[in-house]
Amino acid sequence: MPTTRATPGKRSAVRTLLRLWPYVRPVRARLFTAAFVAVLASCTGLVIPLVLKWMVDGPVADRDPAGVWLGALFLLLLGFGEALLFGLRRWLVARPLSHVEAEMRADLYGHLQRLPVTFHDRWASGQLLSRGTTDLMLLRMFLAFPLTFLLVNSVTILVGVIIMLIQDWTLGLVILAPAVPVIVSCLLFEQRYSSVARQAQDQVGDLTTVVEESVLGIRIIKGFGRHRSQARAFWELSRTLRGTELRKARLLAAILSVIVTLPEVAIGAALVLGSVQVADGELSAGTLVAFLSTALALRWPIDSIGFLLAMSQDAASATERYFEVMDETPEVEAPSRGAGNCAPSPHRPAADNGLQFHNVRFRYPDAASDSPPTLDHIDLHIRPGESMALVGATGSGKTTLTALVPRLHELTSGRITLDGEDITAMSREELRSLVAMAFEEPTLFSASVGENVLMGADSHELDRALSIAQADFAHALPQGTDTKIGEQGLSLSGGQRQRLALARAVVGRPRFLVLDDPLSALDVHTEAAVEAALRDVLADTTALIVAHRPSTVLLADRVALLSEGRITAVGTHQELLRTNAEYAHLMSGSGETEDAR
Ligand SMILES: Nc1ncnc2c1ncn2[C@@H]1O[C@H](COP(=O)(O)OP(=O)(O)OP(=O)(O)O)[C@@H](O)[C@H]1O
Repeated sequence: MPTTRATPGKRSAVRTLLRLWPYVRPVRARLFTAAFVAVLASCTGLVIPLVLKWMVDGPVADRDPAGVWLGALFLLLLGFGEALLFGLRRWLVARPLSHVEAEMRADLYGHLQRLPVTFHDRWASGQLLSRGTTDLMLLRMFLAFPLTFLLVNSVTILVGVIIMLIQDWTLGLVILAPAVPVIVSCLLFEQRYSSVARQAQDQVGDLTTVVEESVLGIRIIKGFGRHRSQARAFWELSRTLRGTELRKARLLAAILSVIVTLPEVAIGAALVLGSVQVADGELSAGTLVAFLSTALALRWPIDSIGFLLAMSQDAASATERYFEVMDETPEVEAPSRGAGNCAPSPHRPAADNGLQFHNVRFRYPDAASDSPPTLDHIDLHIRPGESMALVGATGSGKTTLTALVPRLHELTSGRITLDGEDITAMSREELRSLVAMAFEEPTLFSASVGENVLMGADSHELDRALSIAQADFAHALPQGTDTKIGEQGLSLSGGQRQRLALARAVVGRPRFLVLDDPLSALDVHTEAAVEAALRDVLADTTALIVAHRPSTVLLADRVALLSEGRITAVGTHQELLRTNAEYAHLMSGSGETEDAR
């Protein structure tokens, strides 16, 4: 399964994180207020050493108990105010940030729905899942904590340093001495950590893919006794991820050791120097107490910088991964016909000339550029009300051809028209209302049988559709058509799932029907019953039906033979049987296993 990897090269974390602004903009007032409140809280903490200085040089030196109590009361009030302000900050950010996360997740989901099938072919599902879950959680945590505290701690450190320089500039310079090595170490850390953070998030995506595949493919894994090899694959990935997380931890430990050790050494040096100055009478004991208390108050803001930078880098990688998906171009939507009216326009039967392929060529976007196109020179006309069977060896391009009609893929060149109207000129909604489809591999959702069949259509149509598809078994389920079916419809048999998917295709009485071998899992009797019922539907529907068996071919008025991506013959079943050796060979049954490519 392909995965999406970090694009090599340097990225600016700030520039990447700035892309979050459109989401943060609506809650900016609360965020700025929260940041201001946090700065206020932090600076309140810095007043404490000044009160201490006043106490030591004043009431303590003068042996004035009333002054000491007053100072203690001040300290209590300051501590209480600081705690209250930090609590207020938390309250201010909690609600708006969960809103930002929900908005981003909704946008990602909406965008994924609009991205073309080729995008989903290319991207591993785990990579998309991890972007929509863990990455967005990282972003919420970044906005709640590091974003504010990088600012708050910078202001606190600046104010604290100014206070210390004012107290005693020589001691202040001693404290400032480690600033240069700390800043250089932080820059180096940022560079190294950013690529490891990205690697770890990609590996989480890979791991999610393996878990998802293991759960969805549990029958195959158990049936083929592959649980050991699957567990090995999982273990390998999880070991790689563990290695990457350990590298992150090592980098963090290295920066923390620099960030914690150098300032501690500087505080120690200032303590020795300050004590000498107090002994020499050049400095008051209160000033030294205030100086050291301020330095100690700055310990947490400085120590936390390592974590905050690491979390910011994690968030920058998460933002980058999020926008990699959001920057993908969605399917091109035809301009809406009526201004502001997105309802499907009434179908125009004026031209009324069925489904036509005009010199269609198609190459998968991810196919090698020198490889021949999957489909070429396709000229096919299915008249109104006619049903055309599409026959061809495996790999000849039948599924690809049918997928072009509902625009699951975009043509490389040529045109497809429905009653004379180019499908690219229609809105997706209009196209979906005209064309219904059923595939050989039926996909059902974790919803009721009725919801799976109706998919938004009028509920009055349900019984008729179930009856055409010979899916009346649905009425005998425990809660009838309200019975919930498991994820992917796995609690139903293959044939039952196919019949529900067929019922879904015919439920809206579509004008155009595209069926990709939808009866393959049915026994001959059920198939005959479905075909008899389908014949009535097909009488006024223009249909393209991929068929492998003569019984399905007989449903159709005419047959088109697809050979190596080209239509090589069109005629009735009998005509082609007589005149075309390849067709006769395919219909004899022996050709079904042959690969045309
Ligand atoms: N997403 C894809 N990207 C690149 N090539 C693809 C993709 N899907 C299918 N193909 C290739 O296109 C060719 C036609 O495939 P297609 O599924 O349309 O054949 P088919 O006639 O429906 O086969 P079958 O009868 O086995 O279902 C094959 O060579 C296949 O490998």
